[in-house]
This record gives sequence, C-alpha cells and structure tokens, in this order.
Amino acid sequence: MTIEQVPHWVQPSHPDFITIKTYKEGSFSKYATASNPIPGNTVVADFSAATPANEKAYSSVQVSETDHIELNSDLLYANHSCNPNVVFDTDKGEVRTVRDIREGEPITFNYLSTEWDMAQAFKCECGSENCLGQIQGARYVPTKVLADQFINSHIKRLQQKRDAAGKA
Ligand SMILES: C[S@@+](CC[C@H](N)C(=O)[O-])C[C@H]1O[C@@H](n2cnc3c(N)ncnc32)[C@H](O)[C@@H]1O
Repeated sequence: MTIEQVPHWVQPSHPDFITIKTYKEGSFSKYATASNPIPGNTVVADFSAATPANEKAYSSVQVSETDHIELNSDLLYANHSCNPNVVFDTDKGEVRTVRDIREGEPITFNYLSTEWDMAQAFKCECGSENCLGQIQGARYVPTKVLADQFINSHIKRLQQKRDAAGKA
C-alpha cells in the first residue's frame, strides 16, 4: 500500500540547505539532498519548527529518554545512513554537518543516534561499508558497535541502563 504523505508545512522550508528528490515509486521514496556545497562542522538548521509528538512515528525524532518531536519541516526527508554526513544534536537543538557535503549529495543522519526503539523498522539501503542492515533503534545494537559514532546523550543514558541491567 502506498501511503500519501502530504506535508502540512510550507515547502521548501530550508531552501538554501535542502532540495527534496524522489528515488522510487511509492511510500518513503523522498530524500533530502544538499542545495549547495556545505563545509564540515557547519550548523545548517535547528528544530525551531518542531512540536511535541503525541506518540512516536516514522516521522518523529526522539529527544529524551521519553519524549519525541515532530520536525514539521523538510528535515523530515533526511534519510538514515550508517555513515552519515550530518548529526541531529537533540541537546543543542541543531543539525550540523560532520564533513564537507557536495551539492546534490543526500543529507543523512544516523537514526540510532536519536531513536531507542523505533515505531517503524526498515532494511537500510545506505550502502555504507559499515551498514548495519536492519534499523530498528539503538536498543537492538550493542553499545560498542556505535562507540565511534555521534550518539545523543539520551541514547547514551539508555545504553548505560541496559548494559548495567545486563550485568546485574
Ligand atoms: C523520516 S522518513 C525519511 C524520509 C522518507 N524517505 C520519506 O520519503 O518520507 C523515515 C523513513 O524513510 C525510509 N528510510 C530512511 N532511511 C532509509 C535507509 N537508509 N534505507 C531505507 N529506507 C530508509 C524508511 O522507510 C523510514 O521509515
């Protein structure tokens, strides 16, 4: 079944940053690409349009051990990658590049850096050498597998609690 996803915000929401493209027919087929070249370590967006999410969904971003937000912007179309080029820093409420990004390059972040137990799992198509395959939340991945990656503080706390309980 194809789910029609009709944005409720004015598009484009981040014209200098995001150009949306479509890569296949059907649901979840859109992705954010860079409108311009962007240097590494640049703050490119914030979460100022976000609102609390009543429940987690494919579209929400987890911002604490219990809370989720809806982005209400074209940031929604940032796909997951196991080797991402931006971070969604939920403590600072900002999106930052982690390396230089070429114009037209897909904008991606690591969903496991924000999500503990996702509403909707998927088989990752990022194509990275270190691709983890099934993406369903950091809960399902050993802490050491994510050790070299940017991980938000709420996920680190949840990892610590899980690992401590496992040793008890
Ligand atoms: C927040 S949306 C991202 C935008 C989405 N591609 C769309 O068209 O609405 C998250 C969904 O996109 C898809 N997705 C994101 N990253 C993916 C990836 N690396 N491989 C396969 N599907 C992905 C999954 O269906 C996921 O549930």
